[in-house]
Amino acid sequence: MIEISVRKPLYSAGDELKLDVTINLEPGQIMALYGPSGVGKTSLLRMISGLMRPESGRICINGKVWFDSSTKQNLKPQERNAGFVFQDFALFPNLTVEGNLMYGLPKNSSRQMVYDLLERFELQKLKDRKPELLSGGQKQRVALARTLVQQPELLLLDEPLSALDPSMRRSLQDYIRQINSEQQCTIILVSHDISEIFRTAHKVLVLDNGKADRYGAPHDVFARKQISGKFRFTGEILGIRKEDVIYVAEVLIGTDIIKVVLDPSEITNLSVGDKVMVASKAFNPIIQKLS
Ligand SMILES: Nc1ncnc2c1ncn2[C@@H]1O[C@H](COP(=O)(O)OP(=O)(O)OP(=O)(O)O)[C@@H](O)[C@H]1O
Repeated sequence: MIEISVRKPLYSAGDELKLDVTINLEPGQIMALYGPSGVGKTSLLRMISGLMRPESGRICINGKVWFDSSTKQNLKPQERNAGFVFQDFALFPNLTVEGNLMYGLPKNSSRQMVYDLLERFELQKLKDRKPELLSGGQKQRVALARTLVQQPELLLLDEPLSALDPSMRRSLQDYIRQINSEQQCTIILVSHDISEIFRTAHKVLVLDNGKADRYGAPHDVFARKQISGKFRFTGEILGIRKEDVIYVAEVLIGTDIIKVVLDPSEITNLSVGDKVMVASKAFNPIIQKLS
């Protein structure tokens, strides 16, 4: 189990901000951290990785205690089997792209993994470049690949795909899911993108002012189960599923996911990723594909 319970007062621009979070996560799951700017998401990752010391609490990863304020245990970052992708990438400036990846390779591991990741992240042509000659999105891919090379048991990703274009973003979202199922590593990722959370995460923790506001499967946390009144919005289809005898589309509208019951005849015309308009007509939602 991944058992994290930490407390620490943080500096804040406004009211007092006291981070006080407890997470119990099955190993091998992907959990997203979601919430407005400044609520403590990065600080929480830094505490788990050992870069920031909690005032009190306990961090126990798969039976090994990384931090325990009551027994004064506090493993150094390099003693924690965690990989961390920072918001500012933190690449080694004097090493090439390939050098950055090779640096993270555990002793006695095959270099083939580095070559596979260079290919998967479309970095082969950039492998001899130094970080200063890379774009933000390219640096972000190198940072993520370098962390995956380390094959950590816990992967901490701070908005790992924010600088990427939509198609690369989607491809790497799939890859994060694939790595997670192949390596069975647990992943905690910060994301502001609900569709990304929906596609990648098993669980989501919504942080608000340092505390857990909501926790559960993305579908349960974000879905608005009741719709009433007149409305007309555009959105994106995240999923279509059969529930008993009816079909239900899950549509992302702004930051909300709503459910719309579909007529079987509408399904053939709709697929995941379609931009749609959702409207109420005498309180019955109808859905239309946008060209
Ligand atoms: N070492 C520290 N000690 C105390 N407070 C800190 C420390 N480092 C950062 N803070 C404060 O913690 C607060 C939360 O910052 P944090 O970066 O964790 O938020 P966040 O939710 O990740 O925001 P964003 O989404 O903008 O990245 C900020 O007000 C920041 O000033």
